Amino acid sequence: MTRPQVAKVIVDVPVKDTDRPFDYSIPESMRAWIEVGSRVGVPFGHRTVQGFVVALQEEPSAAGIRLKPIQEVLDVVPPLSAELVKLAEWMSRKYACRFITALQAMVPTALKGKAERYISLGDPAEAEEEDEYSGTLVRIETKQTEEARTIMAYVAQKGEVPALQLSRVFQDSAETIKAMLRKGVLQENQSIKDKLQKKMLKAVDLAVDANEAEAALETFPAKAQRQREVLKFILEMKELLPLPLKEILASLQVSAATVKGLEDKGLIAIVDQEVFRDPYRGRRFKPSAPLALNDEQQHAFERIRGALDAFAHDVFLLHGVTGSGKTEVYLQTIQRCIEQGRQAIVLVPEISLTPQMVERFKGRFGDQVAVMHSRLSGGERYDEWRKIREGKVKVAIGARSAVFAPFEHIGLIIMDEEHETSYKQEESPKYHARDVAIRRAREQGAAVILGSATPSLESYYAARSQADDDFAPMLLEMKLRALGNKLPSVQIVDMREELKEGNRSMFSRPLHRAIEVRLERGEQMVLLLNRRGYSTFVMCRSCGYVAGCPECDISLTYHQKSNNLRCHYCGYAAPAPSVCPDCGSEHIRYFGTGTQRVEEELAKLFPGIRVIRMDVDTTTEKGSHEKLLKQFRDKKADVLLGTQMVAKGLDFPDVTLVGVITADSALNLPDFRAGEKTFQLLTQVAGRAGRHQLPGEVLIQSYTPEHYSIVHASGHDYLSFVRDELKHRRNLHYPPYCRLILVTMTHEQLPLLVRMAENMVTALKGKAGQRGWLGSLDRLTSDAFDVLGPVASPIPRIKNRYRFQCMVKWRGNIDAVGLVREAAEQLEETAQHQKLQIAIDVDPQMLM
Ligand SMILES: Nc1ncnc2c1ncn2[C@@H]1O[C@H](COP(=O)(O)OP(=O)(O)OP(=O)(O)O)[C@@H](O)[C@H]1O
Ligand SMILES: [Zn+2]
Ligand SMILES: [Zn+2]
Repeated sequence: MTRPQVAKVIVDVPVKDTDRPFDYSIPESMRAWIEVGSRVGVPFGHRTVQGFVVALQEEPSAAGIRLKPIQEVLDVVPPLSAELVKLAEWMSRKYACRFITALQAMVPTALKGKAERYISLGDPAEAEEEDEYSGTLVRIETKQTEEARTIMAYVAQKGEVPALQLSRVFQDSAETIKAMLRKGVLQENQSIKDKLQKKMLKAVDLAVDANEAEAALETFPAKAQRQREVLKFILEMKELLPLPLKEILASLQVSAATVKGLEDKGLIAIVDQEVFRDPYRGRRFKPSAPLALNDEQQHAFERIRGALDAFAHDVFLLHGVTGSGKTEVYLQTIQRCIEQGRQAIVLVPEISLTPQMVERFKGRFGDQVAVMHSRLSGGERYDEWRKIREGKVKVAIGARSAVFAPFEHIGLIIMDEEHETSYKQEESPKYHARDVAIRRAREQGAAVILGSATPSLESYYAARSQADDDFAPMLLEMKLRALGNKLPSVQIVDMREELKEGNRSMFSRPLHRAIEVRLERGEQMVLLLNRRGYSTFVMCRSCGYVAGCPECDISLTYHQKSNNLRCHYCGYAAPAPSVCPDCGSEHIRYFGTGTQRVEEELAKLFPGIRVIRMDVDTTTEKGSHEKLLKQFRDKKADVLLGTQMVAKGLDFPDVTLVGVITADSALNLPDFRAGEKTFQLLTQVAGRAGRHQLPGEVLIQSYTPEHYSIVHASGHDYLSFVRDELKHRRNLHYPPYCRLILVTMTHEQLPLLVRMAENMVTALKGKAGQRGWLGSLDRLTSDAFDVLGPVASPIPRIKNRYRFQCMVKWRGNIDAVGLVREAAEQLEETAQHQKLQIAIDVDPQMLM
């Protein structure tokens, strides 16, 4: 067999001219190891850089060319498959990003560094399993060849062999080693260092009981203020003890010596805490059997099963009201997919936010499920990824990037809560997991389910109009709740009236009363603070001074735990002032309705009320989210208070009241989706009430109760909302009536930036004109292209760089992305020495 001699490699060098494959020759000794998707080290200029093989060629393109040779192969088993490489290429075109950036996005972080990996003998139990495709005992056969026995003996004797060493020693046995790894006879591990060290972590616990520690707080000398702060913090977090030491150091920005000082005083103990590699190991999940489907579920299930059985690439939009039992439909279709010998990917908005979801899948499919959790350590994530690649699991659940799960026979991709904006990545590659899922499914002949109680307008419109060849999902509706109960009644409370009547509290009288009633009855409540658009900033009440970041045009956010001010964009931090830096007044304080303030207010109004607060501050630690939810489920609290994260996917039987503190805080953001997001959030949170036996009640407090988003959310009326919202979108030329490309340009010098931004717009219009695309969007013709701007971005300066943007609106069968990319590259060429940066965001979700 002749093996390819030339590899086309995409190198990891961040210069524009490198965004194309370079040819390298493959040394004889490496030929068996290199495949499309291999990661290699290649000479580039005067150094060695990393790259990915994206194609192989028998011989050099032209005779007589001397190619530089590949220097090393970095993995025994290529981290990417040919299918993923192709997908990355598609992404780079679709999202105008570099090919290498798209490739890197698919590889687990653990594989990116130079960390060495080791090979040891696989778990014998796993290695004996039957191969399900051929039905034979392939793994055992593999063991029986002479070659395999020699390799096993070698590995057994050494215990663990560096992967690359093994590949050098058994240079000619590439196929066998790769087969042995696939079959689990051998296994690849992260570095030994990772395995040994990651297991222990320093954590802090109280050494005395909490009362004693409280008492000690009083007696701290003035010079031990930092220690006092630390102890106070530990006491505040006592439910979560032991706390990782690192986290205390990071949140309070204190030194380890400070914490050590407390240990010397005998108040706390620094202990070694074990960290599990498999975060779910040892956890038992209640096994669940398939439920008998109701009519609506059955209908949806049958349609999807039909697609699976036909191996058809069909996309379904499963629009089911909150509590309609979408999850059960997912579970049973996955079951079908597994029976076919295929694999399934389940995407959820942010895995750490839905521990209940993980439980449902683990309960049904047990060890066949891999969880790709953003809070896992690099090593843990690598373990899960490897289980997928090696076919040890059949289902992968994870957030956005799980769409790249390295399965080879995908039958089904499910995207739950498909309307969530977190499916769009905000850094390059700025991809949307929905588009990538559909593309991948198409290539593999897999079905796709997009599920939501509040589908994004784009998806819903595409399903209704069936106008787009690439994206025309079939609509499946579930209008009733699975357990037969009604959607909760929703009441809107006009907060302006409350103010007129002299109620200045953040709780209206109806909400106040409703909380009282629940406390009397011993029922549970969820309170939502819509914090989008809010921040806790510091303002002087005497002169109006607002503390802002010196490098970004944005106000600083107050962090109570560390009593400092921080910039969300650049990380700048400063101590919170006690007097106004402008006028010297002492009336300077932090503003904004943070969850902490709601918590304080609750404690004041309802003495003895038990509140679990869930927000970014209380959920930084791994597993804390899960812990808090469990406490709530175990009835350790009356109220679950939180931001957006309490709105999604939770299913608690005894929640009978949902209160929204302020519904409209996000309506005024400069974002054409503000109405849609508000509607979705309110509908989702209202869906948390009365899901089981007890009826639910929802109170929404608002300063603009007549807004259609709020009115329709209160009526659970998705269709009316869509009708009104589509009218707006059509009038203002926004998606789904056109598509957007946001081009943001940044530079340190404002006048130069403005000139460049103007050049950009001129170039875009010129190019579009030449192609005959330029036309008003008003005419609802198929092809249209228009450019708005340039204007200063909503955040006009970040890290001392000014920001200008222009917005392309387009429609039809034209390569708008290619045109924008072309214009940007030309401008960058002329402006390279001037340090202009251009970011292209295709189908942007954030317009800031
Ligand atoms: N066929 C069924 N028979 C009995 N109970 C069911 C059935 N289907 C679903 N359920 C139950 O109904 C409840 C709601 O289902 P589920 O949480 O899946 O709804 P959902 O559509 O995902 O809602 P949301 O969008 O609010 O997350 C769950 O407690 C679930 O166990
Ligand atoms: Zn002042
Ligand atoms: Zn800043």
